[in-house]
Amino acid sequence: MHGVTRTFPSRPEPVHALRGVDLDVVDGGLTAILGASGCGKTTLLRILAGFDRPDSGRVILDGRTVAGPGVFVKPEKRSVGIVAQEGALFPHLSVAANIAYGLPSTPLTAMRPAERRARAERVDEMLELVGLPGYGDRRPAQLSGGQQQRIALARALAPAPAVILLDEPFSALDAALRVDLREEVRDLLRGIATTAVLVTHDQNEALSLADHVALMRDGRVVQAGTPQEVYAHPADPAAAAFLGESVEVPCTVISDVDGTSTVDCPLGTLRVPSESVHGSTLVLRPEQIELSDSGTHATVAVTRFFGHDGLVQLRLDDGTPLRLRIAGRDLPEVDASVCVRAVALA
Ligand SMILES: Nc1ncnc2c1ncn2[C@@H]1O[C@H](COP(=O)(O)OP(=O)(O)OP(=O)(O)O)[C@@H](O)[C@H]1O
Repeated sequence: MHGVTRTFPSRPEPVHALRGVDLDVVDGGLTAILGASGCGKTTLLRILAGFDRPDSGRVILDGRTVAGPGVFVKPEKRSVGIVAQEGALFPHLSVAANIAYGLPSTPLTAMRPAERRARAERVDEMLELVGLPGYGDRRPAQLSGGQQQRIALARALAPAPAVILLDEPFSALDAALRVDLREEVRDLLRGIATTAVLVTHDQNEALSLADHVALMRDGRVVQAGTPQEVYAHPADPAAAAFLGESVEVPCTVISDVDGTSTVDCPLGTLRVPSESVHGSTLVLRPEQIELSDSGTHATVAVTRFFGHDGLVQLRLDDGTPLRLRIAGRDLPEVDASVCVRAVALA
């Protein structure tokens, strides 16, 4: 999509939900739209699906303009499949009928046996794909939350859409199931090379699932790239903080050559990628700071144990606060005197 804007008339002021969004979705890959609540993710997804119209700009799906000046293609003509937050299956229909719902058909009464057979085969194929063969006769209420989401995915994929839109599809599931199901869905979508767009406010979900992440803020895409790129080279300190834990350290830039800056900061003189310097602030990740035998003196202020690892909050002798991650079994005592250094920078 190019230059897409959408403003909602509202009191006391209109809401500029999208302020000129440019977004390229990777063909055959999974693109995550990541952003805080209210940044415009749902509005963007609704415009992609055709449930809403942009005020200006252009939406191109599979090489065809579906919304733009003088053009508006209805949702059912866009070849788009949608999985909502909570499956939104039809409760009165069987699982099989839910999956078959989006398949093109003649009225049921006029359906020929060959068409009936083809539909039933497609339903079975979809049930197989989402790992629920034999579940066709059940009602949605007889399925767990995770199973319902898999059926919703099967229903969205059944007509072989050009693009599948996933609107926070795992948010209603409990933590363990969420992780399992999202891995499953990623593998499944990769397996059939479907172009997919996932809306989420969960950075772990976006970074672990997507081939491409578009970070939105206040109606704009502020950064887009692979998960590795956006995590390692966030566009600004706010992007860094949203994409994971970040540590901001005051710094003075001494030199800046070929994308590498030399900076003076409380951790010493460091060579760092220039993208990690934002004015007089150096943005690091907690895993780029470690306890060491020598280096900058600090005092342990707070520790948090998370099992597999732990978080240590420190205060350097000059008062600068720092955070680092460490194996849970190695957590130091609060008030301990330690040394820290920065690692794995430029
Ligand atoms: N129909 C509407 N009328 C007025 N304002 C709206 C309408 N739909 C959305 N908005 C506003 O537009 C902004 C963007 O909303 P949107 O739902 O796209 O955000 P979001 O990123 O999906 O948020 P969430 O993660 O909470 O769902 C918000 O300020 C919201 O209040």
